[in-house]
Amino acid sequence: MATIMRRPQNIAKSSKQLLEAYSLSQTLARRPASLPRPLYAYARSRHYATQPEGEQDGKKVDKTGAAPKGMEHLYSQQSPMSGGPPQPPGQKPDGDEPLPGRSKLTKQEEKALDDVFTLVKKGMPASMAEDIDKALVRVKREGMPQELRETIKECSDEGMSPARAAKLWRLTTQMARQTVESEQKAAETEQPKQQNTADPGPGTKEKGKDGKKKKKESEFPDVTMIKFDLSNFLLSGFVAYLLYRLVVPTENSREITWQEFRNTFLDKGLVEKMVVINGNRVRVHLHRDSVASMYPDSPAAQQGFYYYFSIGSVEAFERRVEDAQNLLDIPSSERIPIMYHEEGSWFNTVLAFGPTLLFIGAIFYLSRRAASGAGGGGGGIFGMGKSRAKKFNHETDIKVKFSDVAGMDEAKLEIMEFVSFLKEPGIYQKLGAKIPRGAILSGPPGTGKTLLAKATAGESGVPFFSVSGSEFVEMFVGVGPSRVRDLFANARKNTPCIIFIDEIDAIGKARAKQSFGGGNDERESTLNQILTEMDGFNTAEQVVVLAGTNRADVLDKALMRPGRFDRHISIDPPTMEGRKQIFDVHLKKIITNEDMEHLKGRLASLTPGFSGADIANCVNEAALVAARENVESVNVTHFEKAIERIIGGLEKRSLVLSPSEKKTVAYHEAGHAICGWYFQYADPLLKVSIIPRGSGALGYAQYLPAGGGDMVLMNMKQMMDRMAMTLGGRVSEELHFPTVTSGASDDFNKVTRMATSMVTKWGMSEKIGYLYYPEAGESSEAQFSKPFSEQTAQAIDGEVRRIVDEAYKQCKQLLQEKKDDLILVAEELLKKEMLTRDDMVRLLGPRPFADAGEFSKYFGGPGGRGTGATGEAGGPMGGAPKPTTPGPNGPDPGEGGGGGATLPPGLGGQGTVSPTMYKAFEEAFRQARR
Ligand SMILES: Nc1ncnc2c1ncn2[C@@H]1O[C@H](COP(=O)(O)OP(=O)(O)OP(=O)(O)O)[C@@H](O)[C@H]1O
Repeated sequence: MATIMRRPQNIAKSSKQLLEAYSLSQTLARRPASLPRPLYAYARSRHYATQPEGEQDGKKVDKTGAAPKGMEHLYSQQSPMSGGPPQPPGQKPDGDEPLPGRSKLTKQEEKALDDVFTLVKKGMPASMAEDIDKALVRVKREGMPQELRETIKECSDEGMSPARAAKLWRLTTQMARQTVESEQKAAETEQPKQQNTADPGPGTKEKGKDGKKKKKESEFPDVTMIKFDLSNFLLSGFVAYLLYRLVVPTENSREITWQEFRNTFLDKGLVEKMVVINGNRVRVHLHRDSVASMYPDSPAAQQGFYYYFSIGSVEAFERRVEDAQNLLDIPSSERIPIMYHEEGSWFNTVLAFGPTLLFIGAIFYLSRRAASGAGGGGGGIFGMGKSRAKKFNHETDIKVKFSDVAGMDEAKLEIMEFVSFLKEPGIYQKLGAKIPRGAILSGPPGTGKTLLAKATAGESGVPFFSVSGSEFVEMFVGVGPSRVRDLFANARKNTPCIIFIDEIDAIGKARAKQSFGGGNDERESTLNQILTEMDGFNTAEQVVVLAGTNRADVLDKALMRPGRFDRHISIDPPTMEGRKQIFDVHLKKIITNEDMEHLKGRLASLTPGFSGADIANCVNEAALVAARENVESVNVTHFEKAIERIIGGLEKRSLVLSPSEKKTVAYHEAGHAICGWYFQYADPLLKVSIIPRGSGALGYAQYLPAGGGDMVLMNMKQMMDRMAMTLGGRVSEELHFPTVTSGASDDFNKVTRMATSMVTKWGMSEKIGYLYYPEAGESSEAQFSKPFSEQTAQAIDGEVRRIVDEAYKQCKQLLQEKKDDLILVAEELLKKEMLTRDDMVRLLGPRPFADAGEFSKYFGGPGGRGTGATGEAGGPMGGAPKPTTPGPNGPDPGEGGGGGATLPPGLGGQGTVSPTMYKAFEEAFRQARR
């Protein structure tokens, strides 16, 4: 089809074929015969007419062979379009003179013609419309054919009818075809001339080549090129069909009786032939010209219209026709031919189903396009089962190296082994070692699991297939397993290679013991397929499967067994040193004149709990802040603003507090700050502000983690100090205002959770002893029933209350002692809206306890470095002092420490990694952000 469409006779032809095939070949237009009809046919049609011979409609019929009046052109040797002797192609009359037989257009005619051509162009593809335009220009230049002129005139005089519309359509498309054909011929005749004039001398190979090329081009001149595009084709087909239905809204056949047939047509000699269809219907073919002259308004005069009548049996019908013709005295040589035809109604069926077929075709085509556009494995609906994994080529796409991954040395070491498996498998194989099949990288979000996998691919220099677990799951059953098969099949073709399945928990969750309603069947069969595929590797196939997840604890045991994901690599949030290294990697990308060593240390101190992704974001945010200020390089203040923004959210200066609210917030914050300053194990203040931030926090404070860094354990003293500090806000309100506000609810939440954990998990209550009671949701047993008796519940309540009361007493005692200091700090805060550690040192003198750990290096000494320096932190009111560290299983130590999540105690700690620890970290950071 494409070839046909590209063929020279191009558009006009295709437009004709297309349009006529779908519509106009069947139109009702009274189409003049393109070949002269044998004159006797005309004469014969009169011969049996009921009117006297030689007379029709009262007029004499010219028997000499001349055509009846008004139909002369039907019998001329010329095309109905030509209107005169044919013009040799390419030969035009001089100037703007019309061709012989044509006349120049009047202004009115030109306008009418424009309208007609515009109508015809509607719905046509652009390329076809162009040729219609050319035809229009040509008509304007060479004059209008007589037939077109008459039709236009008829339309304007008598109005548009379907037959006239069809005729206009036919004439215009025919003209377009002629225009294109003559242009093509002209181009062909031009070509030899050019070739002749070209210098054929020796050494002109180039020219010869050129000539050849040109000739080739001329065989398919531009104008005749149709860009065959399925969407164009479908569209034009659809438009043509609609036009057809529009133009031919009525029937194209009608049932009549034998009597009607006989009286109206047979007796008058109008019948050309009869076709017996399927032995039970007869289609009557009439001499249309004669019918048109006799019954101008009859639909039978229109092309494609037929009368039918039904017959009982063919024999009876033949007998009847025989009798009728005998009666009419028709000589046997001129008897009406009868043909027999077996016909399925395929055409009508196709026509009836046309729109549906087109619609389905369009959907199919669009779905194919959508699928290939989405980069899917091609094949539309049928490509569903193809894997969506993206393949990266190590030479071009993966530039990440291990040096870009900072602060996870153990994980790197572990995974580097995979690189050497892929690079030099021989070393291992010759000792009989099996190459591990895969590794699970687990850890909190943003800790660099994907980055590490990419670095592995970058270092090993092998293809890397990256896919997300959720991409296996579709709404269609069976797609998941088939994508897994396809992925592994692709991988096997590209060995050695690495497959990385991110977020594998989307498909790798532990299979349920019994599934209700089968909702998880698809996921489970996908998982089963992965298990099978991983078993299916033979050890010589160097395909390594890495998988990333935040929830290693929920993965199916079968995934983790040796022989599948052999290695389990935990990636923890970075420690102080790790954060320094990550800052080092990311700081290289921006311009800063700060002392790098000091900057890294300071930023790492300010960002406990930050993951690699947070650090990358922080550095980028700092660069954005600097760019907003239009400065040449990023300095420490920009970084601190970025950290504030990440932890506390945007400052909400638009939220204006009333003076009394502002005072309450200031005293509340000052309460926390004084506690942090004077309790040895609480977190000293870094920065406090009473500018509302983020969602609902009316103040914001940041504290340095008291433990001096990445604390893994917390003792009881630290906990009591923290709880007392967390209550500092409310106690301060009680001491300085006649009433208290709702701003401390989050503080109470933290304190209660921490005290509860002390009692139920950490064995810090003598009354309850060394027991561990899981929280609801922590284990399936604790989900629906409490794991302790009513009596124990009461005892727990009593102990929690006692601990909180103790913390309250401790806090109240301090704040009463330091009442003056508190007022000093609160008033200063009210005045300046923001206080830093330097302000605290100025107002209260140096903190009575030395800063632990590395912090003193970056913030130590009165005044510390830099002014605005350090952090900020949790605001009161809206949500109390910002969190700090969460306890292992949830309770977080209260206290200030905004950004600073210190590490939880308990947990059997030792800094080892465990899923619970992740949760604690996660929780700490989540809260810090809240
Ligand atoms: N150790 C690191 N060193 C350098 N950059 C890091 C590190 N960890 C994370 N990043 C930065 O954080 C971005 C996100 O990390 P990545 O996508 O690897 O996290 P992830 O652990 O896979 O997260 P998720 O579990 O949400 O998929 C990286 O593109 C990188 O810029």
